[in-house]
Amino acid sequence: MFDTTLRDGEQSPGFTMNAAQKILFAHALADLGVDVIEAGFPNSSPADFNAVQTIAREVRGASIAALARCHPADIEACASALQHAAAPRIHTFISTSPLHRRHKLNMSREQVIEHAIMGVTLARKHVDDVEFSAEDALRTEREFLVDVFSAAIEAGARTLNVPDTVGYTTPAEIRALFDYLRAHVKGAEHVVFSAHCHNDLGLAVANSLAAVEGGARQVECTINGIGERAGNAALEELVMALKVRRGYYAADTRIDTRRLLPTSRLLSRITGNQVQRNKAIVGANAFAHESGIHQHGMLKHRDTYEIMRPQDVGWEDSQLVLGRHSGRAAVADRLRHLGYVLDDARLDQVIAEAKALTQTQHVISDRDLQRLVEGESFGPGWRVSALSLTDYGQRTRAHVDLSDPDGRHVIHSAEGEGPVAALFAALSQATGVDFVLESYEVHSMGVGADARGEANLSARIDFEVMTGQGTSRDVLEASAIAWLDVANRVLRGQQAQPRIAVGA
Ligand SMILES: CC(=O)SCCNC(=O)CCNC(=O)[C@H](O)C(C)(C)COP(=O)(O)OP(=O)(O)OC[C@H]1O[C@@H](n2cnc3c(N)ncnc32)[C@H](O)[C@@H]1OP(=O)(O)O
Ligand SMILES: CC(C)C(=O)C(=O)O
Ligand SMILES: [Mg+2]
Repeated sequence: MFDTTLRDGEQSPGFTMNAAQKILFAHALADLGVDVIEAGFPNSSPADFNAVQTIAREVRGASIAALARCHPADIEACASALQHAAAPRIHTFISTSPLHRRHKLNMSREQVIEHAIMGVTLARKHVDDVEFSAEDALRTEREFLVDVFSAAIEAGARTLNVPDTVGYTTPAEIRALFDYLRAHVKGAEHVVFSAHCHNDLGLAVANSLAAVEGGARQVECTINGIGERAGNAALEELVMALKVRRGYYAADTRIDTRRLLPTSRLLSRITGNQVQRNKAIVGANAFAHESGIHQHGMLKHRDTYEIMRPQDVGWEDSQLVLGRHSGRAAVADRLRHLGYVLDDARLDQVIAEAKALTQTQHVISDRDLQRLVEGESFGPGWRVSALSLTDYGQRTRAHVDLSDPDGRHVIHSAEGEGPVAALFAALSQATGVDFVLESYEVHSMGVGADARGEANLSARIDFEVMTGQGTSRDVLEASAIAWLDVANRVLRGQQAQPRIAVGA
């Protein structure tokens, strides 16, 4: 597993990291058990040089690679930055496709080969472990690729990387290319072939796995699939595909899969980019089930709807979320866990009331169920009457005017770094409710001046994830409504609750 989160991932818009963040994440990658960490492109900036240098000095347990064009200054910068690495690798590349040769490099085939030989030879003067990449390999003439790779091996490359730079290939095509290269490149038996797939057509993981079938023994990938444009192959997906389908692929990794979720979360925190709910392995829904038929199956035997154990990738457990699509089996099971054994008629009634509740909230919590069974009413909760913000340079003060569940006015103000932090601090202090946000997103609904803002946030309280939603013309008011949506449910007495026990 060659991880390029800190190079291909970091070079894409919205994912830039400072040196301290890169170093922190490099340690996390080593703990995860990747074989190679591509730490950066030292000649691109002094900051990247320093980050690569510190990672090379500090991080052990993985080879540390740095990227260079087939250009002496780039290669010298790599050598210098990697000087203190226990296992340094210089990764040098040049484009080989006719498009790139003509329009980007303005080089003939012969000149590309000369540059490749120069780059690899110079890199080998500094380190033993040299990787050569043929950029845009999947749009390169096959016989020319054979010539370039054969020359790179002769010059001393140990790893030959075949990048699908623009995410253009298909699984069958890349597999056939790997078969062809391994059969025709001179010295192929002495090197490791590597795949580096981009996700422009959503095929990066499928193509990388097909390359493994074609004999690739290194895959280049990133945590959460970040990378240029639509990203690179996602490490967590590749690793789990190889593990779950171990009998099918003749390959495995030494990744500590239980660290996949924490590593993904660390990257989200560092870069400020959450993964989407339905992201494989690490998305919030990856092991969550709401629909009745699936919940019924899970309760009978978890393999009916899960192909891996959530604990194996770092989750605490699966989640059976009660909502509009849930059925009798899941509600009855949850009630049993809460200590209620209801006769059929009463169960039907509670299910009907729970479904009615989903017209105003997405998820039915244990506390909601308890209140339905015990016949308590759902009060109005806290409401926003007015809010305003005052900026003081870096800090903002939020003033909130709320009505409490008994209809009394509560006025409060608090400071924070920016309007959202100040607003949430004021709401927390006014209501006495505190929780850590897992995600917070604001979207525009509709277009133009009439558009309304919709805020969605989720908070984890003990093992329960609560989601809140608010809409308003004013996105901050929408955010306040969403925050109070969660707070009202917390205040209705939702506390730590047992996770659902699912079938064996
Ligand atoms: C597919 C990939 O992910 S490739 C890696 C992408 N990563 C980066 O680009 C890292 C950040 N880049 C940078 O900081 C800068 O682009 C630098 C320092 C690398 C180069 O900066 P500059 O010298 O200003 O060049 P600029 O970026 O404008 O153009 C790239 C030059 O490299 C040449 N080049 C591109 N790839 C290669 C290569 N593999 N080998 C040799 N030359 C190359 C181009 O032809 C162009 O040359 P020209 O200036 O003579 O026309
Ligand atoms: C530098 C190479 C390996 C690359 O990132 C690509 O071609 O996508
Ligand atoms: Mg790339």
